[in-house]
Amino acid sequence: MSAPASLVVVPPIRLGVNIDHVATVRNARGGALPDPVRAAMLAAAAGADGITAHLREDRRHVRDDDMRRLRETLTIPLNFEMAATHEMVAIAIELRPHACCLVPERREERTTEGGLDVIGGGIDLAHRVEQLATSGIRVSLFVAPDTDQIVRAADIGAAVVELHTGSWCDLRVAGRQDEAVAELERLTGAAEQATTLGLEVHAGHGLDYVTAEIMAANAHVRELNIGHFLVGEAIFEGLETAIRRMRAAMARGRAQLRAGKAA
Ligand SMILES: CC(=O)[C@@H](O)[C@H](O)COP(=O)(O)O
Ligand SMILES: NCC(=O)COP(=O)(O)O
Repeated sequence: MSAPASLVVVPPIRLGVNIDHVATVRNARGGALPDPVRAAMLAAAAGADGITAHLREDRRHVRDDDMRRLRETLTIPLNFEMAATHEMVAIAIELRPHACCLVPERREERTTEGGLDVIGGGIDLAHRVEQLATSGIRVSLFVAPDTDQIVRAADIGAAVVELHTGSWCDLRVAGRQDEAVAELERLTGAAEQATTLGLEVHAGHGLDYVTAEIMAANAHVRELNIGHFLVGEAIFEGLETAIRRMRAAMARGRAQLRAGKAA
């Protein structure tokens, strides 16, 4: 017999707003506007719990000065997304953001493809995780919902895994429902496994209002990082409205948990 809704303890869920693609628009003309830092401040005022920014090796969108200004300006946590390279570790240790999320990166990719190969990263990756963690930075690894990769993430001392929701979102958009259901089951299992290993569970990539609500109905998921969709919606409704609508969607997901109605 399930507990009455009033007794179900549901942990809060945070929204990290990724401002990469404000910088994409800025860079389209080579000028200073729109300023991604202004977007981050607006996002914070609209209810974002944190800001995520991805300093890519090719600096195609977020640039070093953006990350510095974000660090100097934000009063909410900064999640510095980066490849696990010597260059980026050095920048992160100098800036000391609240958190780093290590992501796979290939110059020729249009966006992040797949999760970090934690197992293949070997001792070098383990050493970089340790360097960041001993600098007081919370380390997250951006991984596919893969059991062995998640075990290895815990083994090398990551505090967080961020589950790559991109495949699931792409399958839904493509109308490949059966495969999407199977991928959601993988994500659900991975979230539970990661929790049992003592990892905090985040999720991100490709999320929109509908898929964010579904992710928020998973009690193991404590943070969603969302960017591209929000920046797109901001073109039509404004960033503040888009963020408020996203938070409402996440709240609906958590409400389903409380009511014992989550899938
Ligand atoms: C890791 C991830 O899914 C995103 O946070 C990442 O920033 C995507 O890269 P782009 O923002 O360059 O598309
Ligand atoms: N780590 C995921 C993220 O920060 C945003 O991804 P997206 O919403 O821009 O696809």
